[in-house]
Amino acid sequence: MRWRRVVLVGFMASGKTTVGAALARRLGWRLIDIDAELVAREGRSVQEIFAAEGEAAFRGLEARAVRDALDEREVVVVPGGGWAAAAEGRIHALPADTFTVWLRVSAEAAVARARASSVVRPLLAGTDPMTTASALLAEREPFYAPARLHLEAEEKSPDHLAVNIASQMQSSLPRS
Ligand SMILES: Nc1ncnc2c1ncn2[C@@H]1O[C@H](COP(=O)(O)OP(=O)(O)OP(=O)(O)O)[C@@H](O)[C@H]1O
Ligand SMILES: O=C(O)C1=C[C@@H](O)[C@@H](O)[C@H](O)C1
Ligand SMILES: [Mg+2]
Repeated sequence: MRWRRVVLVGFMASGKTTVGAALARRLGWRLIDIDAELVAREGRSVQEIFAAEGEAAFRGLEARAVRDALDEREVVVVPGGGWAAAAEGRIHALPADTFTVWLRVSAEAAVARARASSVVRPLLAGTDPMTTASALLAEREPFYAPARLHLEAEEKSPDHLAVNIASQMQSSLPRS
């Protein structure tokens, strides 16, 4: 396998953290979940960082943590859902030996999953999460689209998605 790392992108609650963990187990690679990394570095939750510092500051911390993660090999890197869309060309700028995956979900599924999960997503915490999610998803999709592999992530289990990703990695090579 010539791929050195994987980056999973997709909307909030598309399953990046869950699928990333399953994929890391399958590959025997390390998971670097950037939200978890920021919580560990900052000693407070994503919600608290957003509340105290604002979104722009959060994006700065996030960008730095992703840059650090990209120095590693044999890692599954899971940025938060906003990383790919926070600046132009983020996926294009990744090292060529990075396998990129977009986990696709509808706004409806994202909101339902976010509602059912215990993690607070500050951008969906308002009074009308469905309207917010629809607008944000439409805005972000063009940023996720340069990912090499697009997977529908609503119907299949995290393990099934991880098997699919690992198999596509086995059967392809980075451009040299
Ligand atoms: N393929 C799946 N099928 C059903 N439920 C899933 C699937 N993937 C993830 N989930 C569930 O959806 C919720 C959100 O998943 P997860 O936290 O992995 O999303 P995320 O993309 O990392 O979100 P964020 O960008 O906000 O960190 C969790 O409760 C998880 O168990
Ligand atoms: O999509 C987003 O903008 C976010 C996703 C989460 O992973 C967190 O990084 C935070 O809630 C913001
Ligand atoms: Mg996550």
